[in-house]
Amino acid sequence: MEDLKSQLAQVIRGYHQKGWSPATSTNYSFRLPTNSNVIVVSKSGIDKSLFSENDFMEVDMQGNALAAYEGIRPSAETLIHCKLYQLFPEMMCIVHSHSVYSVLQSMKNQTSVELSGYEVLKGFEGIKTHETTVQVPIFDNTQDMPAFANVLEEDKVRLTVPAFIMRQHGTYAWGKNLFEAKRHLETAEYLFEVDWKFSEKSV
Ligand SMILES: CSCCC(=O)C(=O)COP(=O)(O)O
Ligand SMILES: [Zn+2]
Repeated sequence: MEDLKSQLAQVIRGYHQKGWSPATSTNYSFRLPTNSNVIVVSKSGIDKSLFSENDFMEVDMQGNALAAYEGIRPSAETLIHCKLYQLFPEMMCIVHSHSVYSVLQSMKNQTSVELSGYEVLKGFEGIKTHETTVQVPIFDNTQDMPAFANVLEEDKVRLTVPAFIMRQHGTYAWGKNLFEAKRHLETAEYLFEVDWKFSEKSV
């Protein structure tokens, strides 16, 4: 587990360098390989440029802390992680970004981002050719995490790729391990950026 913490912490610091986690934003988690009912999630309010293996804590599948951590809370968005693990039981790792292009894409007054023809679509598990179209769903942002978790459950059918956008907020992506979750987030973010820049040029 210490290895996983340290690998994910390194990824988090790298994402901060990319500008994906300004102002303490974003959160991350993985499930214990030895007990998948235990979620190791980032603590709330941590500066991601300094994130270390000590900045995680353990919660159960309902988001309750498994030990007394005085004055320290799990991520405010922990219930999103809990719901995704519940909806996709094989998934073991979740990553989140607050990237500029995710937010820009979400402001088009659409309920999904349509991505078509890009080679990097193959970064999403199961996609074997660029000759395809995917819809990355956009859900309205809210501070009401139980309500948002319900939306995810009700709209599970829209989660056809392992990523979604929270409007004017950021991207969530997940995978069977850190490598896959990372690949999915990077796939989504790259595609949001290239698609946004192409649309800008063609208007
Ligand atoms: C200034 S960040 C606002 C909250 C947020 O969207 C986020 O990703 C970070 O919340 P956390 O409680 O995980 O620090
Ligand atoms: Zn967030």
